Amino acid sequence: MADKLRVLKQQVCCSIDKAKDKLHGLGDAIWHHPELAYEERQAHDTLVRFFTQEQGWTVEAHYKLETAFQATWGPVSGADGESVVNVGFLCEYDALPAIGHACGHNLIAECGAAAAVGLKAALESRETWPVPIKVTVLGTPAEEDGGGKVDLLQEGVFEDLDVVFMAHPSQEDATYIPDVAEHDLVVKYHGRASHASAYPWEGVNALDAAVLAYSNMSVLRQQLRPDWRVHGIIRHGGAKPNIIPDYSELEYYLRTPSHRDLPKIKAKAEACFQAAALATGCRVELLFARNEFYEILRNHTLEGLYEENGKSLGMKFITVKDSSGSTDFGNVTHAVPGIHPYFYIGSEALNHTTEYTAASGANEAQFYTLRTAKALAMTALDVIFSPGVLDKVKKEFKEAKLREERGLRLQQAKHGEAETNKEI
Ligand SMILES: NCCCC(=O)N[C@@H](CCCN)C(=O)O
Repeated sequence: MADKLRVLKQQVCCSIDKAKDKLHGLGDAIWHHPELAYEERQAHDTLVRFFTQEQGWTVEAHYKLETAFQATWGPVSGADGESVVNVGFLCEYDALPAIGHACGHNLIAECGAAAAVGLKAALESRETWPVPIKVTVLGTPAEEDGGGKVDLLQEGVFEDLDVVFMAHPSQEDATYIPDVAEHDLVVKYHGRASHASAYPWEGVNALDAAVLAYSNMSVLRQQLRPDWRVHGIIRHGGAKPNIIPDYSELEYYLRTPSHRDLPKIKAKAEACFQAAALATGCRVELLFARNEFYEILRNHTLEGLYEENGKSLGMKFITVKDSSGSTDFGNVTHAVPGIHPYFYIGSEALNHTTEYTAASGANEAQFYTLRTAKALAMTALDVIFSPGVLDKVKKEFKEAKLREERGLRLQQAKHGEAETNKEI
């Protein structure tokens, strides 16, 4: 089996290399036309066209969300009731406002498509497999704002998948970076306009409320645990110095390593925003995003296989302990075993900078993106062809879920106690 698996892995690499110009074309088209969350119409169309033109894929455009899609290859069900192993690859493709593809989601899309194409080609080179296999590619919009994967989870889109893979551009190759839980909100202050010099006492200054809110949050930061994060911007702060602003708006991201702690950080932040309203006499509206992002639930079995495959292709992995940003793939890992490794793209530039935008559009990123796609598809082959691996992956997932749920129950019990004490 080891030899057959080696040959299949070589097939993956050859097929991806063969398709490299077409795959580069995908990433390039998306990079040249950056689109914001839920508005990725051209990226959606580009990927849908690609899978429609590739042989053997069944494509559903506008799948559950306007800019999501699904492409599948393989049997709808196994013969004689035999269960199908369904392997998923995800493509993200949203960009950031003002700075385009500064997080390299064009490369995520290319990498997901490449891995799927490579795996399909390797599978097609064999007449029999240990189990019927299905490959599913999901185009998942709005990672930077909103959380399209959470919407798709609620639509049941991930229910049939056995394992799920994607990879994210970074400064290094790492099988895991501690992505944390996050909840975002918009804060609106409503005041009253007035002439700022002639009769300022008639006004209620909404910008003052925003500034106080910003300061309250900055002061709060000192009392937060070192791995908790709060950061925000003032989106509207008035029109002219001689008009007391009757409206201001802030946007804040609140993050904790576990989603179980989000209620705590939200309560602290709410107090900061309410206090600014009280001090200035403004009315405040707190509009929390409909989706929370969860931390990644790790699967060490999948991570280990990915690392082995990556190393065989020349990747040098580092271990990252510091908490990072967040991803809606975190929520996916609470429903399906999966990995979200990070990959070097040939540049030291940092994500969310214009330098990274340049790097994610540069030719140099191509080698690293396709190498990552190869390692993902090779890992999928391990899951399919190595006896016992899928069972091990699923067992680890179940145990991690149980630990997670037990932790939640423990926290709820503690919280109940605290509430009771308060009442006494
Ligand atoms: N490790 C970073 C993952 C990608 C990223 O930067 N995601 C955004 C998501 C923001 C959603 N509001 C982030 O700021 O972490």
